[in-house]
Amino acid sequence: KKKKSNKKKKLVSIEHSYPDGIYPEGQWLDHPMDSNTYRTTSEEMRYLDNQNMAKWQDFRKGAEIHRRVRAKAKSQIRPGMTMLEIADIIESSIRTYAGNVAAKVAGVGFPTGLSLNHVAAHYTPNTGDKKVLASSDIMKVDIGVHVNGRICDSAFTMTFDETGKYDEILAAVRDATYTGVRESGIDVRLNDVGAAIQEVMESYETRDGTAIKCIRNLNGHNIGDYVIHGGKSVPIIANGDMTKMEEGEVFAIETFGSTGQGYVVPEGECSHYALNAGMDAGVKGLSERARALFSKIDASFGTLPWCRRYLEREGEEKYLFALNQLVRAGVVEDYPPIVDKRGSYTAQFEHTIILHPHRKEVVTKGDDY
Ligand SMILES: O=S(=O)(c1cccs1)N(Cc1ccc(F)cc1)Cc1ncn[nH]1
Ligand SMILES: [Mn+2]
Ligand SMILES: [Mn+2]
Ligand SMILES: [Mn+2]
Repeated sequence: KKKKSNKKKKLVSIEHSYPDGIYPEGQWLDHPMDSNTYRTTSEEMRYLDNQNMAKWQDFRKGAEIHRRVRAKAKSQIRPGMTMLEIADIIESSIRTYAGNVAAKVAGVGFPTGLSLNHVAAHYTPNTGDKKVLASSDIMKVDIGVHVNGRICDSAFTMTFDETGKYDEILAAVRDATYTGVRESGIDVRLNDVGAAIQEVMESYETRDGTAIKCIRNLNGHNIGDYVIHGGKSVPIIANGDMTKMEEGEVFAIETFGSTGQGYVVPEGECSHYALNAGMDAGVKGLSERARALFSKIDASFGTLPWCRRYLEREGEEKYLFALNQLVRAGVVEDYPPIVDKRGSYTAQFEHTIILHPHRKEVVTKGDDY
């Protein structure tokens, strides 16, 4: 009888599974605004879409990596692990599946979000962080994978509590995000997506009767090449923004539920940063150290978001003073952890969708969420 190999499956680049470079498509949905389905059946629109096939293959490759990495994360992450161990499990598997190429070519799309409890987003451990995951924690795992700057931004929420305390907020946020995905489409107004999300989220309450609120100052966003936030924000409440979603745009649809105020403020040590596009001139009057750090960041990441650990991985040391100069000059944007009130807890689900001319593709869709 063949000895059951209990060896963990060796990770290899996913190119081995797709030698022809054709990656699995996401979930296809019709655009909501096209009542007479003129888009869906249009030969011309499908032809148009084929012009960007290399770009869509990059997104689909990133999405397949994302699905495999989050499955591994769910199977390996346990209370008692340090946040640094958890981040390393996720990031080393992204890099391996992406083929261990330079950070700017393919791999980690932005810092691995591991925000806990009342912290809603933008927490990842810095070097020296001793924090340990507890069985009572509710953790937003927000994973970024990019291939040639095409960024897949998708997140889910992990809990370990077995009393069912978090069941309602998890159901509410999953339902709200799916609603946002369904309501999105070409010619849809951002306000209307927000209104639909808000209605669903606020129809839930926890088992002890606490209302579940949308975090009204958090949003989804469009995504550009190497740019995680393309300038359009998708609200999760009705906010009167009549801007429309447009053909060919890529959106991260994310919703956040909270038992707190439903409003977040920046708090604590920052880990997440990104170069602001077009700010090269801003470094002129700065110190030699700041200018050197700017060049290293630009060479390593371009405008992709990064965190202190990735900067250290690229060989930088004793950079903090120069980094703070770049932030003060507006050359580097800081994204500190954003928190609701102490004692509350928050949940998130997020998918990346592509507004093809003929149909909408939920490219990060998996059988998990
Ligand atoms: O909150 S955001 O800054 C934003 C939302 C709307 C307009 S800008 N942000 C973009 C971002 C910023 C820094 C990162 F390292 C990664 C992403 C949303 C987000 N964070 C995580 N996943 N998605
Ligand atoms: Mn995200
Ligand atoms: Mn996002
Ligand atoms: Mn700032």
